[in-house]
Amino acid sequence: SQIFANHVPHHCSKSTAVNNEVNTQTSVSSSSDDYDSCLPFSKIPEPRGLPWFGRWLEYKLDYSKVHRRDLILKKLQAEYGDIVKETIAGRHIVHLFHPDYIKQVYDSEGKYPMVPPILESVEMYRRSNDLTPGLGNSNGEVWYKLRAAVQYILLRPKKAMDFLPGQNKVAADFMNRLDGLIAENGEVPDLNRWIARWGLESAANNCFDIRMNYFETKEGLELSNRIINANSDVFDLATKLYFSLPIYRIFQTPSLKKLFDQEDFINEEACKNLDTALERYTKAVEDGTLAEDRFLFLTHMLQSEHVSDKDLRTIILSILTDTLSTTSQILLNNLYNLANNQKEQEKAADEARSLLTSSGELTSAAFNSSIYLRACIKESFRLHPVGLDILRLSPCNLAIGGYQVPEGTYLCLNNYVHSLDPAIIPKAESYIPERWLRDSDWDKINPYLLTPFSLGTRMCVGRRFAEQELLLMLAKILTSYRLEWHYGKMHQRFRMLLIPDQEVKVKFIRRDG
Ligand code: HEM
Repeated sequence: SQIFANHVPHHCSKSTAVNNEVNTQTSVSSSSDDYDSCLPFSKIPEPRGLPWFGRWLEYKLDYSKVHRRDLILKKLQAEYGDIVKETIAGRHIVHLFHPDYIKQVYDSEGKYPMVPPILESVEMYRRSNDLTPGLGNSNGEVWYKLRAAVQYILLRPKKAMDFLPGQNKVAADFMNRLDGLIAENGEVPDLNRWIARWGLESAANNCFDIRMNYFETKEGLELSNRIINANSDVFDLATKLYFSLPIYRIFQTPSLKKLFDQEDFINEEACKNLDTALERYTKAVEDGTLAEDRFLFLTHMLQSEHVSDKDLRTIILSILTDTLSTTSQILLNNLYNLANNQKEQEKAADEARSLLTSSGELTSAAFNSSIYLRACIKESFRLHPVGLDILRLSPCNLAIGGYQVPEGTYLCLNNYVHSLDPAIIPKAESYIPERWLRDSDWDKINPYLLTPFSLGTRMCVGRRFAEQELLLMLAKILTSYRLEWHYGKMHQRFRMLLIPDQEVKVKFIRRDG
């Protein structure tokens, strides 16, 4: 398939490889001899199931098992150990639960970490519509060149900081809007959707340098609704397809068609906005009126020789939808956790006040100086992550936990289960941001245990944008409001990524009133 077409096999640089290169840099001590002496792939523990079908029927009969995949994974680890195989309709997945095993995979990645597409059906959509696959669906040299161009502007701290003034403006406007949305009981009806609208507005502003009024005008509200719904449908349908028989790979099933229709809509919207932005950009260049701080994203992308027009369209699509599926959901989780933990919330609010300027802005220096709020965000990631796993195709033959894991195996680096295990994390169920502070009393936590943005050269390219926007919004909300929670425990629902399984009915109490 096209996904693998760009695969440039590299020889594992660590001694886990079959080619037995000498390794001087890592403590991973397996070699080709180890690989040969390991138990074969077929012996990796796995739950019973029919050959090829595996657990397909189980998920089909009880879809709640898909929604609570976190519980399924926990059970798999408890029953079978830290390396477990799972088969779902022909897809053989190897789950790695132990941070040391996860480290082993990262350590053996070469220049081009290999991934399967996170949403296979979306990758199919792009392929059948002559779009480029995008960063997350590319591998090898093609991925590497595109990645270098995109990460230059998104991930380099100095460059990403240039977007902070725009992010501040969107956040300030959202805070004004929020005030009017709070009902008499202190809650914001439909908070999840309002937060999604903020995320979309901020992402569009980052890409196009224009305000879309997604949380302001009637048209903006309607349009953002349609985009949010379409993105939500894409994830629901992609999850349904992932757990179904792969007939959709042969012909367009109704679910795949619906997913394609929703992608068509999001894609058309993104392209329309890009074309308008390009017109304004070109005019500004021609008139000689392009200010240095305008159209930062487009200026860089258009100047990069490795970014084609098609690449640009896919990257923009990804920034818009990723913000909806990740940053917005993570902000909701943070509000929930802070509302549930008053003592910690007050400490965070104290820091928040010291971070913002008198006009309520977050400067780059203040962003860099935050300690406690960052720890809160990290702790919230531990309890309510954005995803359960990070996907990889094993870069070479690996000897993991005494088993042979051949090159190209579909791996789930699954640290979620251990990051909630009381044997590994003391008081695992409690929200304790302090555990992430330097020199805290807490034992050193394995650095491969909590990696919300992943690690290494393939780490989330939107990480800086997400961190800036999260910290900014949390600082602003905590400065203006005290948060309370009066409902039961919030869980998350799995749809390839995780979202709150309910309306986040945080109570907002004005601090100055
Ligand atoms: C809280 C927010 C976010 C979290 C926790 C998150 C997490 C992740 C993770 C775990 C990966 C997989 C990395 C790997 O395979 O090693 C990833 C990849 C990616 N993320 Fe994010 N993400 C977030 C927000 C964003 C945003 C806002 C954007 C867009 C601006 C974005 C764009 C991407 C892209 C394009 C990739 C693929 C990178 C590649 O394969 O080279 N993410 N993200």
